[in-house]
Amino acid sequence: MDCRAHRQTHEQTRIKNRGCTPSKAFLAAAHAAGRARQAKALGIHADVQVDFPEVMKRVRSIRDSFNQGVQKGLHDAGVTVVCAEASFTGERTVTGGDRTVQAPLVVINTGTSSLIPNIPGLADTPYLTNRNFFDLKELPPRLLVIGAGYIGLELGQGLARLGSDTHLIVRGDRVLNHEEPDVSEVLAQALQRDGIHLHFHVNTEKVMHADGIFTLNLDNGQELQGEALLIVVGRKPNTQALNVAATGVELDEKGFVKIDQQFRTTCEGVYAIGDVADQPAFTHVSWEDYRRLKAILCGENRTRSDRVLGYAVYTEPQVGRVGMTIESAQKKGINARCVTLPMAHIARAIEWGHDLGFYRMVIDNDTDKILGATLVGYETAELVHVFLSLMEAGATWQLLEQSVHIHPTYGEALPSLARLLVGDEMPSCPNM
Ligand SMILES: Cc1cc2nc3c(=O)[nH]c(=O)nc-3n(C[C@H](O)[C@H](O)[C@H](O)COP(=O)(O)OP(=O)(O)OC[C@H]3O[C@@H](n4cnc5c(N)ncnc54)[C@H](O)[C@@H]3O)c2cc1C
Ligand SMILES: NC(=O)c1ccc[n+]([C@@H]2O[C@H](COP(=O)([O-])OP(=O)(O)OC[C@H]3O[C@@H](n4cnc5c(N)ncnc54)[C@H](O)[C@@H]3O)[C@@H](O)[C@H]2O)c1
Repeated sequence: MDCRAHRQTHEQTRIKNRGCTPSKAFLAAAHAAGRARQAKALGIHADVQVDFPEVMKRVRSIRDSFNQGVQKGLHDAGVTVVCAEASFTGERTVTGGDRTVQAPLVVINTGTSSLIPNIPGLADTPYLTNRNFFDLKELPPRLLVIGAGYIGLELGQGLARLGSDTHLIVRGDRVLNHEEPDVSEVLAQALQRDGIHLHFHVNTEKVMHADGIFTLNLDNGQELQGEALLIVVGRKPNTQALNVAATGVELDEKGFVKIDQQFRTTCEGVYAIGDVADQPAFTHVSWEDYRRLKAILCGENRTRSDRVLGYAVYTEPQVGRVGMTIESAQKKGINARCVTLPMAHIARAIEWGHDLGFYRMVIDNDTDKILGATLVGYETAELVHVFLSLMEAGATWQLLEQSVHIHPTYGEALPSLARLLVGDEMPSCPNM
């Protein structure tokens, strides 16, 4: 039996997806509104009317149709789905609701949930997380967001583009602090263009909620108010309810399930995959963990590390990332260097009026192999796959340098980026 699919669908029959699918359907509407407004730079003046209930109805209907598709697939495959919170009650023995199952093979794949900061007053308020965000029926006129990582930026920019007056509370000195500093700078500029207020170097000291209004007291003396408060300060593993000690599974100091290179936990026959095992927290990683574990269990010699992983942030502009940054490569002692091509040197970007962003590639000077890429710009979540495939194939940067890409495209800028390594000048548009 496919244990992973069994568990995941059991939850989905009871609750809804709260991550990629609804957020990306939601952002489709938000970015349509944002692009329509930004078209004024092209001489197009659109009067944008947002029907928020209709936007969210569509989001929920896409989410429901995805859920139904998964449920049908499991039903057709003869999988029994148990809708209950599961916990271990013995070695490789799981109890959920009124069912107890003992199996030679158990896969833990329980993901993460929102981390809730310990801010006085917060716990008693109807704040939003990704759990209830997609159930919103009305557009909050004012939105307060605590946390400026992946979720804060995507959902914060999304609601701002749909019309909420949005404040982003940033603890440190930059948004998206897991990325390179110039990525953060571009994103901050983009968010400000959308009218988002960024508050850097601040902490929230107190939260109050009265008459439908949240009031935040910041440690710089400022007070902010809004009809909605979104808490997005990171994730914690869903291991509290699991009682993994009953099966001899160890957790790390943050509560994630400890695994080895083959997804084995500390209990024989029990494996863990996805976010709960502290794998990079992305859906494609969780799915690939599952495929990989299946291959390992069928006797293939695979590990959880022998793969190139990419990801994207679906703000506008997007961030498409794969492999190492120059900093991470140098920290590993690799003789690495990087080249960067700003948007202003890309003909397609000028034609389309996209001025924010850059393309960057990191290479190994000793082997000429491509080590990583950071692409910030229009739909770079798509374009970054060029690097992903080159890296998966173990290609050198010269292969990209010699490639002839179609003019005028964003893709055409990738060989131009590689040609910076042979001393070519920055392309001066429009003659790339
Ligand atoms: C708002 C948001 C947007 C995101 N956008 C993207 C994106 O665009 N692209 C991307 O790649 N990733 C995205 N992610 C991350 C992605 O959703 C996760 O990395 C991915 O879902 C992890 O998959 P998983 O299988 O490990 O766990 P999950 O998808 O979290 O599934 C775990 C399931 O186990 C259930 N569960 C937990 N405990 C128990 C228990 N004791 N018994 C039974 N069931 C239990 C949970 O309820 C849940 O249904 C996003 C996340 C969020 C929150
Ligand atoms: N496009 C995607 O693939 C996508 C989208 C959303 C989420 N995700 C996944 O979900 C994970 C979780 O996302 P996230 O945004 O919750 O976490 P995150 O770690 O990306 O961001 C959390 C941010 O909150 C800040 N923070 C922490 N405590 C704070 C506090 N008390 N006050 C103010 N700020 C505080 C952190 O410094 C950080 O910048 C991501 O790591 C990512 O892997 C992926």
